[in-house]
Amino acid sequence: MGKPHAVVVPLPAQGHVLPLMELSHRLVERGFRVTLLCTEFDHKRMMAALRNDSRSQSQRGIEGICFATFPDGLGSDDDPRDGLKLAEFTVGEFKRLIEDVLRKIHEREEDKISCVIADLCACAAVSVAKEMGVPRAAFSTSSLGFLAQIVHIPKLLESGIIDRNGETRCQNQTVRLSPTMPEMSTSLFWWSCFSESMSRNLAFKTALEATQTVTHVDEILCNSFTGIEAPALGLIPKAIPIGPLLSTNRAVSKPVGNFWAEDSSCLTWLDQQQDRSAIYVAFGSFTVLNQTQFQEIAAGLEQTGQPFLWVVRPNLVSGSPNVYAEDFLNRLGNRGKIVSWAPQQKVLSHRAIVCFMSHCGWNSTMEGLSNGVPFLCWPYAADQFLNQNYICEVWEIGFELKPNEDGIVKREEIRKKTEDLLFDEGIKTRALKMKEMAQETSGNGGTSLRNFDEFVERIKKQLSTTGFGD
Ligand SMILES: O=c1ccn([C@@H]2O[C@H](COP(=O)(O)OP(=O)(O)O[C@H]3O[C@H](CO)[C@@H](O)[C@H](O)[C@H]3O)[C@@H](O)[C@H]2O)c(=O)[nH]1
Repeated sequence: MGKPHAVVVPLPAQGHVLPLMELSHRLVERGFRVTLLCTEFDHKRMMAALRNDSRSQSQRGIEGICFATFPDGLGSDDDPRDGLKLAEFTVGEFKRLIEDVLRKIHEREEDKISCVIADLCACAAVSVAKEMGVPRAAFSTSSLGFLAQIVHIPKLLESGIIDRNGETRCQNQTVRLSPTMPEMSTSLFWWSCFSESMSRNLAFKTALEATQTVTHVDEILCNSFTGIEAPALGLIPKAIPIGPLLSTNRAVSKPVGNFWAEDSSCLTWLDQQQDRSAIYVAFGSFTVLNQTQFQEIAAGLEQTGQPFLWVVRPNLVSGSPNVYAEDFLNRLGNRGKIVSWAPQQKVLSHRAIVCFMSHCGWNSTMEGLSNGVPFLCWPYAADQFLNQNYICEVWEIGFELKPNEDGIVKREEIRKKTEDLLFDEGIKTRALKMKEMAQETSGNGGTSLRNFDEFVERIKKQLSTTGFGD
C-alpha cells in the first residue's frame, strides 16, 4: 500500500485555511499524502501570494500538499468578499460542490481517499465521507468554548433559552453550560454576535449543521490545548486538543496558505525597535473599519507615543481609498509602519513586540497567547467576543477597548488602555506563563503533540486493518 491519502477540507476563509494548511503539513511530515480542497478563487489568491516565494513548487501543489479546487460561485474578482455572501455560499452551494469533488477523487483508483479531515462547519464533507465508508474526523478552528456551545444547541433549544432561529428570549441572560463552566452571557453565543439578524440566522444555521457534523464523527481535532480550556474540554468527550497549531513551531518554514503576500519589511523595521516597545495592530482577514474608526485608531496610536506596526489590508477600510493613512504616516516618520499583510506569527514572536491590538479571532488569540504577548481587545463579530472574554476575564492577559455609544473606540480609550496595559506587571507575568504552557504542550512529551501523534496512529491502524475505509 502507498502513502495514506488524507483529504483536508477547510471553509473558504483565511482564518480556516491557515490552521488546516498547518495540519496538512503535519500530516505530510507523518507520511501522508494530502489533498487540500479549496475554491478556485482562494487557490488563485494563495498562488499569487506565493508567486515570489521560491519554495512554492508548482501551481498544483505546495511541499507535498496537492490542491483540488471547485468554483465558488461568488464571481471572479469579488474582493473584498462580502461576509454575508460567503456565509450563504457555505450553507448552500458549497455542500453540493464538496460532495461532487470528494466523490470524483475517491473514484480514481490512484487517489482513493484514506481519511477526510473536515472543518467542523463543512458538514457535507463529513456526511459524504460517512456514506463512502471513509474514516473521518472534524476540525474546529475555534475555541473549545465555541465547540461547547455547538454541542449544547439541542439542550439550549429544549430548555427554551434560544428559539428555532437561535434568538435568545431574554436579553442579558446568563447560562452555565455545565457546573464546571463559568457563567456565560447568552450574548456570547457565537451566532448572537452578529449585528444584523440575517447574519445571525445564517450563523445559527451553520451552527445547527455543525451539531450534525459532531454526530457523524468520533473525533474532533481542536486548535486549543488542555491547560487553557480544561472546563470546556470536559464537556466534549470527542474533542482532541492539538493546538496551538503554529507554523513557527517547525524547524523548516513552509508556506502557510496566505491569501495576501506577506510584507517581510516589517521584520526589518522591528529589528530597529527596542525590546518590548512596539504595538502590533491587526484585525485578521474579515474585519472592516469605517473611516471614523480607522482615524480614531490612528490618532490613538499616535497618542500612545509607542512605535507601532499596523496591518492595513487592502479591504480593511470601507468607503473611499484612504488618503488619511499616507498623511498620518508621513507625520509619524519611522515611528509607525503599515503593511498590507504581515508574517504575523513571526511578528508576534519578535522581541520588539510589547502588545497586540487584536479583533480576537481564535488564530490570533492562540498566536498572541503562545508568544506571551498581552492583548488590547476589539472584537468585531462571531466567536471574537467569547475569545475576548477568555483573554480579559478568564486568563487575565489583556484589556478590552470599550466602544462609545456610537460603537467607536475613541483615541483616548486607546491611549489610556495601552498605558494601563504596559504598566501592568500582573498581566505581563500571566502572559509569559501562557507562553510557557503553550510551549510545553506542543513540545516533546506535551499533551497536544501526543494527542496528534496518537490520532495519526489510530488512523493508520484503522487503514492497515480495514484497507481504505471502514
Ligand atoms: O497580516 C496578517 C494578519 C493576519 N494573519 C493571519 O491570519 C489569521 C487570521 O485569523 P483569525 O485571527 O482567527 O481572524 P479571522 O481571519 O477573522 O478568522 C475567522 O476565523 C476564526 C477561526 O475560526 C474565527 O475565530 C474568527 O472570528 C473569524 O473571523 C491568523 O492566523 C494570522 O496569523 C497574517 O498572517 N498576517
